[in-house]
Amino acid sequence: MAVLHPDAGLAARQRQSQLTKPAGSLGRLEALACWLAERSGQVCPPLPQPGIAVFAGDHGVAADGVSAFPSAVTAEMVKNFTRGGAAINVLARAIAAPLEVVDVGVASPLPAELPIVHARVRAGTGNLRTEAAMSLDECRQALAIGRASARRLHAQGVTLLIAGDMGIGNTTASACLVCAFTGATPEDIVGLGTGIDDARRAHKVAVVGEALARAQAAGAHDGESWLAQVGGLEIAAMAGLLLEAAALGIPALLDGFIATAAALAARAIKPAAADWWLASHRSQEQGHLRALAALGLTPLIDLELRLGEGSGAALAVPLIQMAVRLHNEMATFAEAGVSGAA
Ligand SMILES: O=C(O)c1ccc[n+]([C@@H]2O[C@H](COP(=O)([O-])O)[C@@H](O)[C@H]2O)c1
Ligand SMILES: Cc1cc2nc[nH]c2cc1C
Repeated sequence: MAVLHPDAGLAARQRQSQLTKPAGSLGRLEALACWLAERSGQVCPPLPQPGIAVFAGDHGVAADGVSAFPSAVTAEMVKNFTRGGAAINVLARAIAAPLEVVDVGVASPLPAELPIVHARVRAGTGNLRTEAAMSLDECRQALAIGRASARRLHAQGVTLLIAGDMGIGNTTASACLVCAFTGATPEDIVGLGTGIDDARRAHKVAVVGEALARAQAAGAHDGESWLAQVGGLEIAAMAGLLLEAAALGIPALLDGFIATAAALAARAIKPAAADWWLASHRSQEQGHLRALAALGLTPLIDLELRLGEGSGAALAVPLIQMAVRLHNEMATFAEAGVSGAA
């Protein structure tokens, strides 16, 4: 696990107090720059360079009618990612972020020549309502796939990692994980995902309740066993990316509800890793704020998104870069000859 640099954090806070603005007037951007200073070990941290891995996986529970869309959309969207037509492609181009797409567990066949990382552990999870989503060994494989993505992006010069997700049914798996790691009830956490109606949501609440009872009886007790019982292959890969970010000593930016569920699982596996994660946005998914609060995180923005793919995190990157540039490039009172507070 990479170490923090409290000395650089302290010096950054001192620098903030000397910049030509009333103390605190740049609000959370000030703390954000100091947070990055504490992690980079530099009072003026380098501009974060984002990189994105989108992990795709299918969910056996989708057969229970918990999503507004069929499982086939997962593979169809993977193809869309390779053609550059999805929201995350547009955003990745706009923030100049390398983007890799990883098949961790899509159910439908994908052509071998498709320019993605072919790392399918199995063709979709088991139905988490009635059986383990995956075995412990498959869960560990998926974690390792996410770690490998983090290392590949880091080797390309990336210093701010984003894990995106694509998986029809994955808000059901994520709701299970959030309940397991926070103690909240399914009624508190389950949301509308891709846009289900209230009747389907009531059914989804019941499915999550059944899954949690089954997993508990099956002995789920820690990060890996909960992930294996009620998680998803792409969610485990996202958790792996988050753990590797901390090991590499580079921050990771959480996207929405699925990324936050992955973060709760990753923290259960390695608590100190959570020091390296930031929340980007508040998703519309009902339980998201509660999941973030359990991690002690407050989102930077709320644009009423509910897309996934890493889209909310990508949108927050320019804000983070502005926080760093303000911190690094503003003049101090002494440099500018401006009088301090009376
Ligand atoms: O990131 C979020 O907060 C988010 C909220 C709702 C839906 N999604 C996306 O929608 C899909 C899951 O929705 P569902 O209804 O199939 O569970 C999956 O591909 C996610 O990326 C993502
Ligand atoms: C079209 C579509 C695109 C997505 N991107 C992430 N989740 C998604 C779900 C659907 C249905």
